[in-house]
Amino acid sequence: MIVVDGLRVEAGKSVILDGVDLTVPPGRMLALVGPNGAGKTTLLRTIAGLHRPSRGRVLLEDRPVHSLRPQVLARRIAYLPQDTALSFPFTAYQVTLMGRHPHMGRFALEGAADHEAAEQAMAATGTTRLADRSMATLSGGERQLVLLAKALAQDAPVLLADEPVSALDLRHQLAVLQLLRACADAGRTVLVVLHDLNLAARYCTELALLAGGRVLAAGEPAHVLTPAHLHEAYGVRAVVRRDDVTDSLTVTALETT
Ligand SMILES: Nc1ncnc2c1ncn2[C@@H]1O[C@H](COP(=O)(O)OP(=O)(O)OP(=O)(O)O)[C@@H](O)[C@H]1O
Repeated sequence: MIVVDGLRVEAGKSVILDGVDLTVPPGRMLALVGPNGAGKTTLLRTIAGLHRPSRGRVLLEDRPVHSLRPQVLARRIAYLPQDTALSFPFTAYQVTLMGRHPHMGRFALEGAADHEAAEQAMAATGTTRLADRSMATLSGGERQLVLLAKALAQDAPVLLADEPVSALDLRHQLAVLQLLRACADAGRTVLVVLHDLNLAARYCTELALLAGGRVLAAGEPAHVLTPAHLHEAYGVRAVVRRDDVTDSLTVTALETT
């Protein structure tokens, strides 16, 4: 269970998040949506313990994340960052196996269970064929999938993913969201930043719409994705309909306002 309580995050003189409250129980998949610069990445990084709030707190099973030792935190929270452009001098398999480090002793080598977890994570993300390739030679989408494999191999009860489908083709977008949804259905807590509101409405149990560092609306897709909220958050005129085939909400943005 993740509880965000009265969170305020500042960087220099700027207030990036203010008064943010959010509760995500196990078994839920919540999408953080909102315009560029709304504070989605900052919120995810703060939940991951990477930013210190100036006010409020983030609780993980009733304990402030900032009070947890890094290795303990890494066993509880897997964080998949947005920026995958870094070139690692490692193979895809080595990077995936790094997801196991929080489970290993300080000077221990990876054991059979760690290799098995890494292999399973690569199979789940369809990256087994890339195992021996250097990360530096992979396409943006392939890198994104390998970093997801690393996060899955970490086998943490909380999974935070920042725009995990931004570089992916249609099939891989669905595959990754199905995989994240399966993680939630299996009891993990999943928070995912998505720009595609239609995918967010289809795969997530709830949404939180951020704008200007605050939560404008949170809850079921039907509560959050209203023309009025979309106008206020994005400055667009939009229509929201239910899709005949998927039975989920779809947003069509018509024009900027
Ligand atoms: N270290 C920093 N110093 C000053 N401003 C910052 C810092 N980090 C982030 N910001 C600002 O905070 C705001 C929120 O940034 P953040 O990356 O969280 O937004 P986002 O919602 O994830 O955006 P995007 O959809 O474009 O990825 C932005 O205006 C950004 O410029």
